[in-house]
Amino acid sequence: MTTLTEGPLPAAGPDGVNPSRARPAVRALYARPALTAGDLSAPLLALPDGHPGVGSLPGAVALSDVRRTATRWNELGIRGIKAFALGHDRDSAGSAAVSAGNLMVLAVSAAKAAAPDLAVTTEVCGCSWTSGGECVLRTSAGDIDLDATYRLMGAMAVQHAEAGADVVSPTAMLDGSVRAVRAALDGAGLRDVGVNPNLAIHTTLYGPFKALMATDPVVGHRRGLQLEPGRAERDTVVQARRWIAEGADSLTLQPVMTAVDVLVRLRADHEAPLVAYSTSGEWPALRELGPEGMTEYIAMLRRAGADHVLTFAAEQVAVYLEQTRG
Ligand SMILES: NCc1[nH]cc(CCC(=O)O)c1CC(=O)O
Ligand SMILES: [Zn+2]
Repeated sequence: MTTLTEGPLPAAGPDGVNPSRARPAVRALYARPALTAGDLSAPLLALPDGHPGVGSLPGAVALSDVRRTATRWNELGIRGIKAFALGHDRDSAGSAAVSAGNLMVLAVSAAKAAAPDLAVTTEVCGCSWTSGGECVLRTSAGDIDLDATYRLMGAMAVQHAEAGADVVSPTAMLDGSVRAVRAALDGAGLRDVGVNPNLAIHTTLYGPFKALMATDPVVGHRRGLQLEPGRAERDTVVQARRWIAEGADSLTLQPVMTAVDVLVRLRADHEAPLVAYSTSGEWPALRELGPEGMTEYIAMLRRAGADHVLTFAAEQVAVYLEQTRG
């Protein structure tokens, strides 16, 4: 008796049958939509009106354009934005981060007013607001001032949530910061606001963001507060466990173009919603690929395990998906 493994391979059918037996109805039966606009969020980099950086990245918009931008994204089916604001009135304590009516608060309220259904996540970090461009606050001796940093992050989270943010995203990778932010939100009665900390790997792929938002530290670098790329596939999993233990509801991995292996490891280790952030330095490469190539890349991130993708390509991909919907 011949079995399939012993004998000659069965001949291909007349139309080269196999990729799932080629009948259109059957292909459609098993196909999964690789990507929809609802899988996407867009970064919103809020700048003061008249700032020369407006338009230098998709989503780098003047405050007076936030409403229009949020409306357009919402109409395209994009589900969320992550809001960052260009810092102003910087000082050593990062005080303007919690000043009434700062650029972040104005941007969040404008986005929410224009598109209440768009989920707004905000960056909670000191680097836009400290004179040294550091994510954390320091004592006069130069050590990280943990209590002051936790207090600042907690106060920022509450202020963003009161302006309408649905989720806040502590970015400094400082142990204890997620717990501090969760406690501050709960203390203010904001229990339904989520905490989505970053898992940030040290990379050159933050370059355009740092240049535009002036978040590069004036002295030194950010290495101690970001994961070392050479160990990222292990350290990210360890850090993710800590964030979840501290009360994180979901996680963001950044960047992803050079960390897809990490994304796969994280997915295998955690059930928490996982956002893949294709950061600013990925954008020039994606722009080269064009809308179809960008869409393939973003679809790959979903297959690799991301529940949601935050990307500067969100608008172009959403437009492409709308145009090619079959
Ligand atoms: N903590 C600040 C921050 N928040 C987001 C990014 C990068 C985002 C991007 O490149 O799109 C950075 C990088 C940094 O300043 O180190
Ligand atoms: Zn920062």
